[in-house]
Amino acid sequence: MRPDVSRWLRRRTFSAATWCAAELAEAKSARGSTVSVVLPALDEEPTVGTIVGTIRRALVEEAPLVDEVVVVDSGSVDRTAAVAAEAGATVVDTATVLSAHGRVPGKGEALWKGLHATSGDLVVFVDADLVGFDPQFVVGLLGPLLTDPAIGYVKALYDRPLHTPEGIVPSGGGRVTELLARPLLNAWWPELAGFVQPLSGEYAGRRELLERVPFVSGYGVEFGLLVDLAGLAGVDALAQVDVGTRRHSHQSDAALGRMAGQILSTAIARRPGAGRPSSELLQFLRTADGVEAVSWDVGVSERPPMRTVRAAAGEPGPLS
Ligand SMILES: O=c1ccn([C@@H]2O[C@H](COP(=O)(O)OP(=O)(O)O)[C@@H](O)[C@H]2O)c(=O)[nH]1
Ligand SMILES: O=C(O)[C@@H](COP(=O)(O)O)O[C@H]1O[C@H](CO)[C@@H](O)[C@H](O)[C@H]1O
Repeated sequence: MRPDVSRWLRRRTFSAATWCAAELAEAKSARGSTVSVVLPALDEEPTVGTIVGTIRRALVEEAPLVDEVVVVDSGSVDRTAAVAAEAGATVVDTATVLSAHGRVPGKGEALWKGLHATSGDLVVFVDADLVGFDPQFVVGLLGPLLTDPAIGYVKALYDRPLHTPEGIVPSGGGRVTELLARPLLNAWWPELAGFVQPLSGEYAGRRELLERVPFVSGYGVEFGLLVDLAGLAGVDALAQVDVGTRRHSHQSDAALGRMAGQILSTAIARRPGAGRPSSELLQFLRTADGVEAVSWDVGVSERPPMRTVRAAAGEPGPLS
C-alpha cells in the first residue's frame, strides 16, 4: 500500500460513535456555524418521510444540531413532496430552483440545486431511499467538520448488504463501487484509494468548498466531487467516517450499468488527454428471435461551481 494512503487511512478515518448530537450541537453553537441537510428524492414516498422525521426529532428537536432539512424533488410522480413536507422538511423542486438555468435530469442536478436552496455553512447530503436510517449517520459526518478545521469534506463508510429475491448478500452492495469506481480510483487517482465507499450517498462538506466545484448532473456526482475536492483542497482535507451498515433500495444491474457509464464519463473528463468518450451505451435484451440492442445516452453535463453562479447573479457568496 502506498505510504501516503496508509497515513491518510490512519489520520482521516473516524468512527461515528466518537461523537454525540448534543456535544456537536454545542460545538456548532460555539463556532457560530449552521447545518443544512439535503435529501435528493425521485419517487421515494415509502422512505423519505421516515428519514426526515428521524432527523427532525433527533437532530432538530432533541439536539439542535441541524438547522434546516430540505428535500429536493427531482420530478417525482408519487407523493414524495407531500410526505416529506408532512414529516417537516422544506421541499423544493429541481424545476423551480435556479429555473433560469433550466433543468437537466439526474441526481447531481438535485444536489446542485439543493446547495443553492440551502444556507448552512456545513451541508450534509443523505439519500432518501435509506431503510433503517440512523441519525448517527449525520452526527458522524459532522463530527470531523465541527472538531477539525483542516477537514472540509467527509464521506460515510459502511457495510452494504444487498437485498435480493434470494435473500440478503451481506456485502453484495456497492456493485458499481466494487466493479468500476474503486478500480478507476486506484488506477488514475491512487491517492484516493483509501476511501472505502467512494460513491456513498451520505456525505458532508463545508459550503465554501462545495460552492467552488462543479456538480456532475447524473450519477457521476459523487465521483466528480471526490476527485474535484481532492484537487481543490488536497486529500488531507478529506475524511471518512464509519457509520456501520447502510440499507437502501437497489437498482437493477442494467440500471447500474447506465450509472457506471455516467461515472466512467465523469472520470474520463477528469483525465486530460483521455479524449471525449462516446455518450452511448448499448445494452442488450433477449427477444423471441435473438437479442435486441438498446441504446442509452450515458453522457453527463456539468453544472458550474455555485460561486460563479452567485457572482453572475450579483449574489453574495457564503460567509467564510
Ligand atoms: O434523478 C435522480 C436520481 C436519483 N435521485 C435520488 O438520489 C438518491 C440516490 O439515487 P438511487 O437510489 O437511484 O441510487 P442508488 O442508491 O441505487 O445508487 C435517491 O434518494 C434518489 O431518489 C434523485 O433525486 N434524482
Ligand atoms: O455504490 C454503488 O455501487 C451504487 C449502487 O449500490 P448498490 O449496488 O445498489 O448497493 O450506489 C451508490 O452510487 C451512486 C453513484 O455515485 C450514488 O448516487 C448512490 O447514493 C450510492 O448508493
